[in-house]
Amino acid sequence: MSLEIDRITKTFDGAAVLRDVSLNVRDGEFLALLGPSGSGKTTLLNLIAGLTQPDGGKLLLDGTDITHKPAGARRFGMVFQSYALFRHMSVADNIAFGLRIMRGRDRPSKAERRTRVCELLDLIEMPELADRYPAQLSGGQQQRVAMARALAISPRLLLLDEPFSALDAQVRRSLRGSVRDLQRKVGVTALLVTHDQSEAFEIADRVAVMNGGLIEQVGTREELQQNPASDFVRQFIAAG
Ligand SMILES: Nc1ncnc2c1ncn2[C@@H]1O[C@H](COP(=O)(O)OP(=O)(O)OP(=O)(O)O)[C@@H](O)[C@H]1O
Repeated sequence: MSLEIDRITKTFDGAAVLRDVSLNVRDGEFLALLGPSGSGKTTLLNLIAGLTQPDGGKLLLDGTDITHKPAGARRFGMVFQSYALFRHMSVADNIAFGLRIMRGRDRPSKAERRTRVCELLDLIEMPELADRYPAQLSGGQQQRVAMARALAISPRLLLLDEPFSALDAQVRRSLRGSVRDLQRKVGVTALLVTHDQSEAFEIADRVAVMNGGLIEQVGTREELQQNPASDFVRQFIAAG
């Protein structure tokens, strides 16, 4: 699925948080939104998720306008800091959650759900941990389960907001590779919010650098390093 963000604006309490943001995310691409605190990254991701409504502009998913589609109807997978695992549910039940709450014809049968959970446990390389509870997992394992939960519904878009921020540096580094591999294997279009430049460059195909509610530049690591489009991008990349 491709996502077109078309001249999105958002104001909070009279302050412009997103100013005419336009960006195209290609089918199957992993794109990172990188920028300092307060630059509008999370607001943009929340808008894409449908958790916040824009004041102006449009969101198009494969050409279809989804700007006002309710969050629950978008079928996006989310791994957000605030979206921790359900502590009272086993790993398998956490992963199956999105499938269990599906409505009508889309809802897989119990047997189908069990098969899907097994596939996902294999995918995150934790086949033996289905019956554990979140408290019995390491932080890195919990994040892999969160990824599996997000992927269970075969999401049309995968949204990740600082998914590694609660983890220590070593675990963060090892998870970057597995998130990237999972996204490739599944082929889902993905967006990652981060303020960590090395994380953005390691995981993403392209990086959108945000500053003050604007996208200053979108490009690969080489493009941003060799041809920064503004002083901000040059300094931000050099400082990272
Ligand atoms: N619900 C809200 N009400 C009022 N202001 C908000 C709200 N959400 C975000 N803001 C403001 O919008 C600006 C952008 O915030 P946002 O969280 O999008 O930035 P960010 O780049 O994700 O930063 P961080 O990396 O610190 O999360 C900030 O100035 C923030 O205070």
